[in-house]
Amino acid sequence: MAPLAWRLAQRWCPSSLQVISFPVLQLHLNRTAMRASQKDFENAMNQVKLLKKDPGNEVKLKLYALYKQATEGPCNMPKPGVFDLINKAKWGAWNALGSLPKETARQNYVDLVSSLSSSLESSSQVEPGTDRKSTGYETLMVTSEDGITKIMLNRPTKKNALNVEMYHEIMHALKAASKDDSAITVLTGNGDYYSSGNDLTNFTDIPPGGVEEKAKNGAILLREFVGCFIDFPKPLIAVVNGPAVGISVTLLGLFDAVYASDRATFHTPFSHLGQSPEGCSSYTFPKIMSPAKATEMLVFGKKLTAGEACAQGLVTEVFPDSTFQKEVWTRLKAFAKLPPNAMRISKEIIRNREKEKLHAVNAEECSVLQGRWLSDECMNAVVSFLSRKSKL
Ligand SMILES: CCCCCCCCCCC/C=C/C(=O)SCCNC(=O)CCNC(=O)[C@H](O)C(C)(C)COP(=O)(O)OP(=O)(O)OC[C@H]1O[C@@H](n2cnc3c(N)ncnc32)[C@H](O)[C@@H]1OP(=O)(O)O
Repeated sequence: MAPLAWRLAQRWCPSSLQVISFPVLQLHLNRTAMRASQKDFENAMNQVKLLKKDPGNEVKLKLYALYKQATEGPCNMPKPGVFDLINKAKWGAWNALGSLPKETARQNYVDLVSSLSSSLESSSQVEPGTDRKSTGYETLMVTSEDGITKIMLNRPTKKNALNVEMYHEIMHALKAASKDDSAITVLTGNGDYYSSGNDLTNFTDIPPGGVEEKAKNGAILLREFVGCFIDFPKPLIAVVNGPAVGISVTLLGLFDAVYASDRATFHTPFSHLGQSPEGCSSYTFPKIMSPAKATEMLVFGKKLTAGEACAQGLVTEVFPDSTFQKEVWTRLKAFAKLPPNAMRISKEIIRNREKEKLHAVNAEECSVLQGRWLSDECMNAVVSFLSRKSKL
């Protein structure tokens, strides 16, 4: 078993800064023993952890060397062996500082970090000890607080329809959430809708390769997108704040819990759109709610109320809209305090034996949809929506 400090270092420090992660941690652990004059030094080290961009190995070596010199004085370690390249580079950088006084090394470290912070973009939204907010997303708001990473669909004026950028951003946010410190991850919507499903304007931008190429790329994107939900390792919870349509409904079968406002509705109008089910719903829905009930939704496009979706097992619990946010977040905060590894392992044991099957279903659904997107039935439905002749 690795020493506790090292395991903590691996967990707390950005991987891009691994070269310097261990000394940074050591200083954290020794914090209480530091003199007030070291406050700037400590702040500088916190600042290093907030750098969004990797400053490069040369700078990381300089930081490492200055840190060692500032805290331990001149290098008196034996030179690492010729094949131990990383430690040899670190040793070389430290050794090159010769007899530089500790105070000067500390000052140089602070100056170097300060110059990096102004030249490299730093994640200024991350304030130590407070919530982390992730900007840089065009279509999402991602926050991390109280052990919960919240991914909020953020195109309220379009009823949170999923455009191509949003598919990519959700995948990115899920991958980040799977590796962050949070215990659980939540998907929700901003505004009055949870999501109106696939953005139908996704069908309009036809590449030089024509509609066939568009459909092929769409199927590849969809398969990868749904795959991220199948493989997500932590408890994944949907907070369905309003109506949900299409893919935002089908994916719910891959969530670990679904909490809904009584204002929410669940609608999968695939036949109306000349399309077919995705999100593994052709497999999960019949299992969750019986084949006949799944057929009503997925084939005949029956829209369910939140109460009906709960009775069918698709929704875990329904709350009055007036108290929805308060009640749900209170509950989620309590869940997020549970031991994260136990939750992760329990999810794994519930879900893992289905994973292979789900990936196979996903692949088949995407392949069928690829054909559907080229059909007249689908084209006509999309044209109809875009020309505003009909709404669902
Ligand atoms: C070859 C293709 C490659 C694609 C790339 C990959 C795709 C993967 C695809 C996965 C398969 C997914 C399938 C589905 O999700 S099917 C479901 C699709 N969704 C719909 O059909 C809903 C359509 N929208 C509506 O029926 C209504 O808008 C709605 C009932 C949701 C709300 O009606 P309301 O009257 O309250 O509000 P508005 O219609 O005025 O909407 C406000 C604005 O939002 C725009 N909007 C809403 N939903 C969508 C949407 N799904 N796509 C695009 N735009 C949407 C609406 O147009 C309004 O915009 P404007 O204010 O600019 O007019």
